[in-house]
Amino acid sequence: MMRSKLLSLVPCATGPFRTMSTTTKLTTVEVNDKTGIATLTMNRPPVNGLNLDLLRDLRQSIAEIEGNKSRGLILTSSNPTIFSAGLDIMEMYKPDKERVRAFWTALQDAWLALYGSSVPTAAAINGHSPAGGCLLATSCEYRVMLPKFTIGLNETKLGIVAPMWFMSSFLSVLPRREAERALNQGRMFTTDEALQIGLVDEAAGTKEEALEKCAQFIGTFAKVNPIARALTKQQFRAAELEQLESERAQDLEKFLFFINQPAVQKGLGIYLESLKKKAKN
Ligand SMILES: CCCCC/C=C/C(=O)SCCNC(=O)CCNC(=O)[C@H](O)C(C)(C)COP(=O)(O)OP(=O)(O)OC[C@H]1O[C@@H](n2cnc3c(N)ncnc32)[C@H](O)[C@@H]1OP(=O)(O)O
Repeated sequence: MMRSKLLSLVPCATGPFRTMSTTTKLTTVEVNDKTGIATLTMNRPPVNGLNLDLLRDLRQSIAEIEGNKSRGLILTSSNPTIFSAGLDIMEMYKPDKERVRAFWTALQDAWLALYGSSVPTAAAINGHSPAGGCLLATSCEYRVMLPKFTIGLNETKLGIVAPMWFMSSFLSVLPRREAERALNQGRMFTTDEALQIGLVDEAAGTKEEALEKCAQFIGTFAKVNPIARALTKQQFRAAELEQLESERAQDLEKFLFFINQPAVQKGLGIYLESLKKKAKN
């Protein structure tokens, strides 16, 4: 994919920084050359639905951030009310055989890249963050969320089941008892509830403040040896990463089998219809 590179002067909370910016259609990477922190922005209207292209783009951008020696990665959205609506249901509803395989593989790749990223990661959750959106946020090491939005793994409410590695990300943030109950209920948490339970680390009034708080979190590693930090993170996350790495093929087949069940297709169709009806009203 062609990428345009540009250098620009952008205003920032603490002064004008020269920022290296890389843009694709669906994500933007901006590296603040004073802090060395990269902001990775999802930009797929209308709701940042995670389709094949956005997932591939995300993975490519994460690799680029690791490659350009950024000091950290902040994940956010260009949409003022939606961080990500989760997986694009259109990829799973009446799917094309080849594309749906590529889609799930791209999701596995994106998760492995983000959860296993060697750089410190934080999510500035500037909008609703259901299901796959929550997966991305909980794959990061720190979360700052704006008020009056919701976050959670609501899969059971759609009649689908979150795979084990979705649960792993959730479990890396919440105690098992809380995680199990929330997943079984398909519970979406408000910002206040998420803060109370520890699903997010901080609340912020504006996106700028959220980005600043994420940058402050990443700044806490400034005096830590980066190799020791990266290896420590890797060891903490190794079991979950290795589990998916070693079971990728089975995970894909399991997904395909499940998604192709008539009852699951029917449920997704009804859910999509309800979303569309709601959007019209
Ligand atoms: C078997 C394996 C399981 C794998 C695990 C699955 C993980 C997932 O991520 S499944 C997806 C779960 N996501 C959701 O349940 C979120 C659904 N969306 C919403 O709740 C809302 O759209 C919102 C809160 C994210 C935003 O609300 P709002 O700003 O009011 O926007 P609209 O609801 O009007 O939506 C605009 C437009 O976008 C379509 N849309 C929304 N979400 C999705 C989606 N996840 N996939 C595909 N399309 C989506 C919605 O239908 C509207 O479309 P149009 O009517 O064509 O404008």
